Amino acid sequence: MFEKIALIGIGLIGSSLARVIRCENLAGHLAISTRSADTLKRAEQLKLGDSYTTDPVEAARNADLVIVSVPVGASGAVAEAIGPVLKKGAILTDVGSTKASVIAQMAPHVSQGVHFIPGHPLAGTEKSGPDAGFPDLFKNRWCIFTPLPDTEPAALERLSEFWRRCGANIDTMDPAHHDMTLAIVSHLPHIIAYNIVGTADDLEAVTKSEVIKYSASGFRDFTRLAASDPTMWRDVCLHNKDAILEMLARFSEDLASLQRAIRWGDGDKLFDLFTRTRAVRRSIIEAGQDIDAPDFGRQAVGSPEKKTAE
Ligand SMILES: NC(=O)C1=CN([C@@H]2O[C@H](COP(=O)(O)OP(=O)(O)OC[C@H]3O[C@@H](n4cnc5c(N)ncnc54)[C@H](O)[C@@H]3O)[C@@H](O)[C@H]2O)C=CC1
Ligand SMILES: O=C(O)C(=O)Cc1ccc(O)cc1
Repeated sequence: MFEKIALIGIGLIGSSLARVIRCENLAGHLAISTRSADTLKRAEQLKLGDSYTTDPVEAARNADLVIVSVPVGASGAVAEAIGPVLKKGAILTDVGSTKASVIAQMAPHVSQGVHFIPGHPLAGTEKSGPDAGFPDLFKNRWCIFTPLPDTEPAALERLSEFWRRCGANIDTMDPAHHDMTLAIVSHLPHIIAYNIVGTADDLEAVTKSEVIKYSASGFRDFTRLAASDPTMWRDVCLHNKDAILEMLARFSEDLASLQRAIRWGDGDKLFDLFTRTRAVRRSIIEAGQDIDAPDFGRQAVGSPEKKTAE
């Protein structure tokens, strides 16, 4: 599809792209660049690309497609470095979990004639680094683009076709809408997981061994999310601050209402909420959406039987 693709950043997402690009034969030449020499060496050992360099400028030079897959807080510095060497007609994209901040950081460094199309594949795991990637990561997952007002439709279609060949389904939206939506469905769940695991860890006397002992239960699902990359999630929190704070405020209000229902023994209120949320999960399964959790969809999701609180 592209004569030369440059991947800047070769962690979970970059290395998954490298693997699917190879499997699907999407590039004549795949140039890999990453900041750390050790990570680059590992990428070379894994034979993820055709050329390897710690200099992003060298990788991006003459590339037809450049994909930036670094923590969102580093995207501005990468764009500043490679901006001047990007060739006319090249597509520059990213995979960052936040979009308004990435656009603000990268757009000023993109010259006329280069197609900058911000993107975000809604696919990942709690793992990081070049060993963590796999070619099927994007299969049947969404890849959302947040095009700028002057994005050329032909360039957007070319990038969409690339992601379709990687297995993804495409959607486009406004960056602010993306950031608000992702704040509730992705960023908050991670923040809640970091918080609950941190709280449990603080209760040292009771937990240290118990966390492990009882981790086969629901708590284990939180520990998976809470094991996600600290640099990546620090950057997500700092770069989607407003939307996350808005969603946290709503969440806290609803939590206070739940707390009140428990305090006052309002069983009907608890039952109604839990019934509504169970239906949400059922509708996701019925829509045929795959979910990361290993046991997702395997449990029987039956109709709740209304019982009065005892
Ligand atoms: N991990 C996930 O589940 C998902 C992550 N994303 C986004 O993808 C991007 C990359 O995430 P992962 O691949 O998971 O991270 P990762 O930690 O596995 O890999 C990050 C890569 O960026 C490089 N890097 C780190 N700091 C850098 C800097 N200052 N300058 C240049 N390169 C630097 C690292 O050497 C590494 O190659 C992030 O923006 C993240 O928000 C998007 C979807 C899912
Ligand atoms: O590991 C999980 O459950 C995830 O939710 C992965 C993920 C993390 C960040 C994203 O921007 C998109 C997907």
